[in-house]
Formats: sequence, C-alpha cells, structure tokens
Amino acid sequence: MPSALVFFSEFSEAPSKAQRELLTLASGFENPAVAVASEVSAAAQEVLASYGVVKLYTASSQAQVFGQHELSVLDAALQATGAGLVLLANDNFSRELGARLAVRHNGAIITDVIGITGDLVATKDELAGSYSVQAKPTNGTLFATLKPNSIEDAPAAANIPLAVEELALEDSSDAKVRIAAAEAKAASDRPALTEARVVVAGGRGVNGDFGPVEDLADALGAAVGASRAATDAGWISHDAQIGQTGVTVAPQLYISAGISGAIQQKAGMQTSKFIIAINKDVDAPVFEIADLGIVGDLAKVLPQAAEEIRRRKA
Ligand SMILES: Cc1cc2nc3c(=O)[nH]c(=O)nc-3n(C[C@H](O)[C@H](O)[C@H](O)COP(=O)(O)OP(=O)(O)OC[C@H]3O[C@@H](n4cnc5c(N)ncnc54)[C@H](O)[C@@H]3O)c2cc1C
Repeated sequence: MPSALVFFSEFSEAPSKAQRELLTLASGFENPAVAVASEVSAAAQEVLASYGVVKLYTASSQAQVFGQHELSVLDAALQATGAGLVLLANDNFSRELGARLAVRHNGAIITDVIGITGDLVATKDELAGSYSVQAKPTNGTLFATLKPNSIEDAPAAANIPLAVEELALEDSSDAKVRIAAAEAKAASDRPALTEARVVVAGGRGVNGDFGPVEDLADALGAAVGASRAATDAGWISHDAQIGQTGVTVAPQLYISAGISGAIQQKAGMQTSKFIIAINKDVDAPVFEIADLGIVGDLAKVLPQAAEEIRRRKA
C-alpha cells in the first residue's frame, strides 16, 4: 500500500467538508501525512490527528510570488515523504499545482476522482457522466484531485500522535511573476457550491431575476448555481456556472429551475442524488434525468416552495 500526502493551502480547526473527505480518503493509506502552506494552530493539529494523520509539514509564507510558495511546500513535503499518492482539492489552483508537480516528478495526475483503491486505481465519471472510468498511473506518484461529496467523512478510530516538521524551503526570489495586489472577495453566508448538500440552480428561464432562486436557496440553506446561459447573460457570476465548462456538483438534492437540460449542463450535475426539475416545457430534456419533475412557471413554483419550507421550519 502506498503512502499518502494531502495538500492544503490553509487548514483551520473547522475544516471544510471537502478537506475532511480528503483526510478520510488518506487515512486508508500508509502513513498519512499532510502539507499545509501556512501556519497550523494547535487546535487544527488536533483535528488532523483525529483523522489518523501521522506527520504534518508546514512552512510559513515566503515572498508574495504567485503559487510558488504552495508549490515549494508540496514539493518539499513530497520529497520528504516519497508519497505514492498526493491528494488535492478539486479547485483550479490545486489542479494546476498537481499538474506542475506531476510533470516535474514524471508522475501522473487524475482530476475529478470519486474514489481510489489501495493499489491506486482511481474512479471518475467521464464524457458527461456517461461512463465510470477506472484509471491507474503507469509511472511515478499519482496526484489526484477529489470531487467533493464523494467520500463519507469519518475520523479515524484512534488518535495517533502527530509529528510536526517545519520545512526549509529554497529561495524563490528569482520567480518571474509576483502578486502586485490581492483583495479578498466578500464572503457569502451560503455554502460553497461544490460542497453544498443542496443546490438550487437557475437558467435562462429566470429571465434576469435570480431573486426567487436565491430566496429558495436561503430557505433551504443551499448554494446557488446557474446554467451557462444565465452566467453569459451576466445575471450571476461565472463562479456559479455548473456544467462541462463550469463546476461539477454532486449534492444530495439539486433543484433545477428554468434550465432546459443540455448535455453540457447535465455533465456538471447529473450525479446528484436527487434531482427536482422545474420547467414550463413538459418536453424539456432535464425531465429525462429528474427524480421529480414540476411542469410550471418558476416565478410561481419557487416562491411557493420557499414559503412552505419556511412555514414548516417555523
Ligand atoms: C462547449 C460548450 C460548453 C458548454 N458548457 C456549459 C456549461 O458548463 N454549463 C451549461 O449550463 N451550459 C453549457 N453550455 C451551453 C449549453 O449547451 C446550453 O446552451 C445551456 O445550458 C442552456 O442554458 P439554459 O438551459 O439555462 O437555457 P435554455 O436552453 O434556453 O433553456 C431555458 C429553459 O427555461 C425554461 N423556462 C423559460 N421560462 C420559464 C419559466 N418562467 N418557468 C420555468 N421554466 C422556464 C424553458 O422551457 C427552457 O427549457 C455549453 C455549450 C458548449 C457548446
């Protein structure tokens, strides 16, 4: 069984669901270790130990060089552990990080993974979810990005003492690109789209008004998603786009409102556990994959649903 190394840019005592899933997956491998590119508090270290992590590699941040610090931390931790499996988040930054190191170390990268066996066979959905593919690296370390909501979060039964090592990193002052300025985006109270248990998504059918979609999402504690028609129209940010060229989600409940169900949209949501589709066209393709279909005007259905949910919660 290969050893596993998980990478996080940051890790706090309240890890996200996606981070906990990565730790759970790593706990099934030899000597699970974690590399974090920033300081890790004592309370956060306890959380790592509760998932069976035996070693933590950290390094305080260097000069503001785009992505270079994270790359150096993961590379140094990889050389220290000789891990056969590196587990990363499924976001674009981590994918690029994994790809750069896979090239550097003549290894392999597999993204959107939903499970990995002890002999490094990774499972993922392909071609808009039409195929379940098993892939195995033919050479070197496997860098895998894990699709959120793929693994049941489960801390290890016994706490193993966590050893902590501060990495000595090489100087990266000759980097070609530096961050000139960085501004944090205003945080939303809604859950992150890729991690949410419930997603409410709107399409061209909202006709420019995401209010009813957002209101139902807030009644359910859900994230808000969108089709490309809606993001291209500028009705909502491109971060919300679900599908082939957007994010992939697999929540327990996906509510699709005013979305026709094109193949490129389905690619990002059809592995959701339960799909409710609201569309005024009875022939809309989205009904082919819906567990529950409502033929009607979303401007009437969504407010009624939100009101009923709030009434029952009260
Ligand atoms: C290479 C490529 C990549 C793409 N990537 C993506 C992607 O990542 N994600 C994505 O979503 N698309 C993607 N697309 C676009 C995709 O093909 C569709 O054009 C897009 O998904 C359509 O969005 P929509 O369903 O919101 O709009 P439409 O197809 O126009 O459907 C709108 C639906 O709303 C219904 N409707 C209208 N009014 C109401 C109402 N009042 N109440 C209820 N229902 C109503 C209509 O009956 C209709 O079914 C991609 C396309 C290409 C070529």
